[in-house]
Parts: sequence; C-alpha cells; structure tokens
Amino acid sequence: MTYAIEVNNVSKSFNKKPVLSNINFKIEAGEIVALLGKNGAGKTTLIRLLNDLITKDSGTVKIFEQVKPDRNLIGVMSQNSVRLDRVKVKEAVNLARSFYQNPLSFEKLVELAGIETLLDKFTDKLSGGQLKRVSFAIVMAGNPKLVFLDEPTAGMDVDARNEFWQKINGFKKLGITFLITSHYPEELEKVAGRYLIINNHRLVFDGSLEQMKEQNQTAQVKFVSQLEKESFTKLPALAEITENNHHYVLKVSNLNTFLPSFIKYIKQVENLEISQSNLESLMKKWMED
Ligand SMILES: Nc1ncnc2c1ncn2[C@@H]1O[C@H](COP(=O)(O)OP(=O)(O)OP(=O)(O)O)[C@@H](O)[C@H]1O
Repeated sequence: MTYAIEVNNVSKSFNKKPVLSNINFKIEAGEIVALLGKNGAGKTTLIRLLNDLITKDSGTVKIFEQVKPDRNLIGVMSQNSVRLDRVKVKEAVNLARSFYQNPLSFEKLVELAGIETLLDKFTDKLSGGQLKRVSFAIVMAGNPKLVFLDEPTAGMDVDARNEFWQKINGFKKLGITFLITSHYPEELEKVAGRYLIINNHRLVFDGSLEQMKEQNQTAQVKFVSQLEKESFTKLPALAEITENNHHYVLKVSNLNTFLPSFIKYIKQVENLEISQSNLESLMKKWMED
C-alpha cells in the first residue's frame, strides 16, 4: 500500500492556543479527500504542516513515505493567488512549467484548467474566479502526484465551479491524490470519496459520506394524520415533533430505528414525505461547538 500522506499524532499550537491536537490519518495514493471545518478550524494550518512550511509541535508526517517532502511531487493551490504585474497568462503558465524537469505540456494545462480564452490577458487584470483557474494550471504545471487545493472555487460563479469539479473528477483515473478544502460541501460530494472534519482542534470525523449518514441519520418525516400527537411522541429516535391542524413534522435522529415502529401507523397517515439530511446539514452537526 502506498500512502501519499501519513499523519501520526500531529499537534500544533499558536501562542499556546491549540489549533490541531493529536491528528491521525492516512491517505492512499489516488484518493480524493475533502478537508472540512469552519473558519479558523485549522485546515490551512494542516496543509502548511504537511508541506513542511511551518513546524509542528509534535508528531510525524510522511509524504510518499518521506519525512522531507519531495517538492517535485506536490502542487499547492493556496487561498491567496499571486498576481504578477504585466505578465500574461500564457507567460505565467510557461514560467511555472520551466521550473520542472517533466512538466505537463502547455496545451494539456490549458485544457485542464479551462483557460483557453484567458491566455493573452494580463494576470493582474483577471477576475477572482479566472485567477483561480490560472492558479490551478500553475499548480498542475509540474505534473504533481499530490495536490493540495485550499478553497479552489472561492470567487468562481456556479458554472465555473461545476466545470472545475468535473475537471477534478477527470483526474481520478490518473491516480493523482487530492486534499481539498472548500466552504461548499455540497460540491465536494461530486468528487470526494472521503471526508476529514476538524472541529475544536481535533479530527472528529474520517470516513465516507455513507458512513457519515450512518452515524448521523437525521431525517424529517412529514405527514397528515387524524391520530393524536401522543400516538407519535413515544416513537424511538424521535428528536422533535410539531403538529398544526393534523399536519405533522417529525425530526428523527436515526431513520433505521424510527421506521419499524412508525410503520404500524402507516394506514392512518397520508401525504407522507421523508427527507434525509443533505451533506451540508450533516456537516453542521459535526462542526457544532
Ligand atoms: N501564523 C499564525 N500565527 C498565529 N495564529 C495563527 C497563525 N496561522 C493560523 N493561526 C490561527 O490558527 C487558527 C487556524 O487557522 P487556519 O487558517 O488554519 O484555519 P482554516 O480552517 O484554514 O480557516 P478558514 O476556513 O477561515 O480558511 C486560527 O485561529 C488562526 O487565527
């Protein structure tokens, strides 16, 4: 098994305030992993630690089995994209390629990042979303095997974001490993096979979306019934019940536990609607204080 990233008991504090405490995880080569947490949770700090850009207080990190990461294997797209004065996009991309022995071809990078129409623009004249796409081309220039994307779609409009995630999906078959942070968890569903969530300086979740749902099966059950409210209040896994003129809304903490007991009322229930929590609301639960 080749691991792109191995993190063992890593901790980091700033001014005696813990930002990351005893973080442990391994990411296999080729995985696309989402790193989530609210503002200030420590996502960027973790990415900087993994890139050896800041020192950790304790623990060990290995990137492709090396304690000192080989920069040729890594691409990093940070939150702050750099604008170069009076440099055209095509020049910036070629400049980035010139740093590497085996860069991706210019044409491939242009296609990957979707920057065909931007090549003759000056980088200091690009919009925020356009600059993100150019930054992506620059990050991929050296044909990296491990790519860190810190909020890559910030500033992009909806179409550009969708297109961007489609492109990332295209990398799955190339075996490139991605660790991606984003404040749009519903978009990450399209690409990420695994989610890491940091909250209160700890890794509170590490698993797939299915596992997240299993551990956190919140759902809303709506229906109309002539039965009294008391018929439903003792149902297992019921978190909340509201009733208005026989219209019921039940919040349920675990649908698998709830349904077998609820089913006995099914003949006295009309207009039944069951909706499971979406990714965003599931995440919120993991990010509560
Ligand atoms: N160099 C530093 N010196 C002092 N404190 C720092 C430093 N870098 C980060 N911090 C603090 O560490 C915490 C985590 O910051 P970090 O940037 O890693 O969070 P984040 O999860 O990336 O947030 P966001 O989603 O807002 O980008 C914050 O409280 C931040 O103020």
